[in-house]
Amino acid sequence: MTFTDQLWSEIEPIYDAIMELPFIRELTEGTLPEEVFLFYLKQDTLYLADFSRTLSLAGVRSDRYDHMNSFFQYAANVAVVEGELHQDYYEQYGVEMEAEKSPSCFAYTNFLLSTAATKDNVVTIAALLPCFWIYREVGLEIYEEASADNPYREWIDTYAGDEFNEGVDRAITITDAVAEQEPEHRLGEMTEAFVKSTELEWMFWKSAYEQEQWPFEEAYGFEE
Ligand SMILES: Cc1ncc(CO)c(N)n1
Repeated sequence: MTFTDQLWSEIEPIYDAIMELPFIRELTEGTLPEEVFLFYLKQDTLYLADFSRTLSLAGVRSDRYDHMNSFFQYAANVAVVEGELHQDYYEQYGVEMEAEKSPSCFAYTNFLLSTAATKDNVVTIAALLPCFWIYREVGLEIYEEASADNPYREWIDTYAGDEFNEGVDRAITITDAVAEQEPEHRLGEMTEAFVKSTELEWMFWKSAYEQEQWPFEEAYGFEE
């Protein structure tokens, strides 16, 4: 059993909970309200900028050229490929991308960036892995079930596609390679980071479905 097999077995209950979320069910059925999808998309645009920054930091701190190369490629791809996917949707719906991070988006991006700022690089690599791996598994399961005319086809095809899939395989290989050099206590830290990011993936979808807001307006009548 590889280290990453072990990581996946740790998060299976969380993964199952993700697949049960109304956001995922309705995305699969194509019944997810457009407004909810757009809320998600805007939060995801904000998320991807910091995801890309964290990937760059993991590249800077890698001590193998092939790992550096992969992380820099990911960082660039996230900014370009997924950025285009989002742009297509904004054009299709005729909306502008303007939003501030929701509390859950804020928690997730700050977790990634603070991990990169203060922890060993292998811990950052483990924190980044669910961002790839969860999306592939979710993408593939949705792809199996979704109909051809699902309005979110482009999104589904991106994450169930070969290019994304190859990137995920590489991220898994890198994680196993770096884990091999690490002592037991660091593997524990890596596992903790992997689980935390997976929980934050769950929260991200849940919070999008609920169109989560900061609680200040109800607390003291603050108007945006
Ligand atoms: C929140 C989140 N995690 C992972 C991905 C995959 O890149 C994404 N687009 N958004």
